[in-house]
Amino acid sequence: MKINVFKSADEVLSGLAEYFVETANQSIKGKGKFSVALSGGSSPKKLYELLASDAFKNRVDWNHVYFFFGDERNVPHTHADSNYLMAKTALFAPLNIQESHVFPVDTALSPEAAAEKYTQEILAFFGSEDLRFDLVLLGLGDNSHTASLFPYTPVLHDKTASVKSVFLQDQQVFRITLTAPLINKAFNIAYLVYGEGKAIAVHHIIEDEEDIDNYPAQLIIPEEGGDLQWFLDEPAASELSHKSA
Ligand SMILES: O=C1O[C@H](COP(=O)(O)O)[C@@H](O)[C@H](O)[C@H]1O
Repeated sequence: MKINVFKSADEVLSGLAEYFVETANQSIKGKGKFSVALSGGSSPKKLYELLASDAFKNRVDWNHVYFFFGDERNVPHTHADSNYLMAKTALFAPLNIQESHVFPVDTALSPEAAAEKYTQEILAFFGSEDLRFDLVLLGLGDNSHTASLFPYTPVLHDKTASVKSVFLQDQQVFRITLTAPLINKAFNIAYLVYGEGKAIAVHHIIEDEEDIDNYPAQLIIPEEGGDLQWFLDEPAASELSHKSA
């Protein structure tokens, strides 16, 4: 695991954009394509805008990039909470990404059916290749969730590399998420976390004893040969006793 700490949120975003470009170009050079599972929520929007900006847009051959989602809210693709809509607005539309390279979760179905369909789509995409995304981008909630792996939900104990629906009792909503075993197969996993509000969660995940039900992001441990990197700003790293690992 590598922990990259930057002075400001802008510097974290640039650091992760550089890492994205490097990882994408390595994959494209090696096997002609790059598969990435995007994170949702509020933090990554600025990253996607940066990747689509003049500073970065010509540094990757986007014709070889395939986009998936690490998690999705159970809402239509036109809904303000949709992770797909956020990525479409910030990244796919500005870069003119071809529709066949974007794999949204089919939220028109029931959450269970959407999760099963997404599992099948991912399996079909990888075919006979290893079921390993080249990059999974993750965020961290202040309650220590990542993707939609929320505290005390049954999906935390799912051992299959697949996609599952999750019911959040407190919000009375469903979400759809990659399971931890599927995320952990990725060649590269990168967390983007900035802001003081995340500092305690960052400390729990990186430095506390294992307590998966309370701190689900502790489940993210790449399989052999995988790389895990954290991209933090100083406020998010402020509760860490060791700033690098
Ligand atoms: O709900 C979600 O939360 C996490 C963190 O999101 P943020 O809004 O605090 O940046 C995110 O990683 C996940 O994909 C998202 O659906």
